[in-house]
Amino acid sequence: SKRLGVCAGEGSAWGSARPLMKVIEISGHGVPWLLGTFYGLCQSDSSAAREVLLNLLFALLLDLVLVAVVKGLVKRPRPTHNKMDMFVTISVDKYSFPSGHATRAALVCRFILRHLVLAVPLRVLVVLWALIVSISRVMLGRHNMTDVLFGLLLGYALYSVVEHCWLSPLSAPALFALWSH
Ligand SMILES: CC(C)=CCC/C(C)=C/CC/C(C)=C/CC/C(C)=C/COP(=O)(O)O
Repeated sequence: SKRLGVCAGEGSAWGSARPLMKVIEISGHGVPWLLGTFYGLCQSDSSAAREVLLNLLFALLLDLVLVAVVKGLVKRPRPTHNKMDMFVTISVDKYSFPSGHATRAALVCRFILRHLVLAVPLRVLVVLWALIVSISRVMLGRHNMTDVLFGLLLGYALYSVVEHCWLSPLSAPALFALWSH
């Protein structure tokens, strides 16, 4: 993993690509996803869109809690070559197992592919985005390969849990009443 950390610092082999990697990092960060989903939920007029967005918000929050619990239990330190200059972190983010970005990328990727009607090129782009976010974690020096691989598996499995516990106006009427205008 250390050898793959080619964007870990400005002086690294691919140091000039670090700013781009950090943009990719923000595209998979929890804050834009949570706030964007919350904003969409508040703005949405259609009940079908509200149902999807409410479940996406639930999935993102569940993911945040699960990753925090596993990080807190495993307590694997981040690679020594990582520079801790990440945008908004919580206390357990000093630990690296599993990668929260990889977990979210796999979860959001499955969610989008299942619930958004997209043309094939866009579907391919969504999968590529998830892969690039995941690979960039190792390139930035934030994670070891195993953190990212486990994160992807966890996010993939978490989507199945979300699908199983799908919130609907029938299963969670009080929650939906909050968002009906
Ligand atoms: C509930 C709503 C609508 C908003 C809450 C917004 C908010 C401030 C959430 C906190 C999100 C947060 C700080 C997530 C941490 C993301 C992060 C840095 C993960 C670490 O990723 P990793 O790949 O390095 O493990």
